[in-house]
Amino acid sequence: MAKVITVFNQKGGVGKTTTVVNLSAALAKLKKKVLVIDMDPQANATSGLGVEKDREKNVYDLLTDGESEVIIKTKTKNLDLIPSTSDLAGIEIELSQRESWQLILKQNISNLIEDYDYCIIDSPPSLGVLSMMALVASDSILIPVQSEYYALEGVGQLMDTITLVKNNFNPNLKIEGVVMCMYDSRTNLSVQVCEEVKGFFDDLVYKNVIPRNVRLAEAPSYGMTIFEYDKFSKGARSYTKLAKEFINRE
Ligand SMILES: Nc1ncnc2c1ncn2[C@@H]1O[C@H](COP(=O)(O)OP(=O)(O)OP(=O)(O)O)[C@@H](O)[C@H]1O
Ligand SMILES: [Mg+2]
Repeated sequence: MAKVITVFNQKGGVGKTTTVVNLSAALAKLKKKVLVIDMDPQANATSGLGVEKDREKNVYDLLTDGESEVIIKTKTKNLDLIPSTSDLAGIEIELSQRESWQLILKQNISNLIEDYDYCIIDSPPSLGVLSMMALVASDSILIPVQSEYYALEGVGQLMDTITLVKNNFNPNLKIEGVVMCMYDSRTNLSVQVCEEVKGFFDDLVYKNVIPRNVRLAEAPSYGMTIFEYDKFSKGARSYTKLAKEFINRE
């Protein structure tokens, strides 16, 4: 049975999707079987993995009808995807009418994830219905933090959400780890922000940080992971190191 991990931070643009795509690809390269679920109507993880969004069967059908034929293979061996669609944006109203909607994702993936080592969920930058379902379905949450001013803004709210999910639906939800993204070792700011984040999350913060690297920003526009786009880049190396640290922590 796969370990389910949601990559979450309700702040936008901090590196969630970049981490979902490239950490998953790095784990797949290390011979782990990985399923990515794209729970964001922006569908950036879907397109970043080279899959067109709005495919006929997608995460919307999984959530609304329990459709099980939703998994597709990506170009990367050992890495599969449940793609997203912009229709997902309207699902909140539809599902929130249902009883126990919080459990829908957990219930509908339980038979699909058996053969995987990890199921990694990308989430939208909000604390809505989609993120809630993802957290309820998860064993743990991986928090990317951007190495910028206000990095910890909203973390209080994030911790409150984790407590809410634990108290009501998922008592075993853990914080898997905190990853510093877009880190620039040449600036004092990145170093300071990292210290501040360690002050809050202590040794949950991964030792391996993800540097700001233009190749990581370019790869998604070609529908490629960093390993397809430029496997010798700093970005590729950093996600491989993070994947090894991630595996070793367990
Ligand atoms: N390490 C990095 N180096 C350079 N650019 C990066 C890096 N990580 C992410 N980016 C770029 O920063 C932007 C935001 O990253 P990303 O889409 O991963 O964030 P997000 O948290 O998923 O955003 P959203 O909240 O909108 O879903 C993207 O343009 C991405 O290519
Ligand atoms: Mg994203």
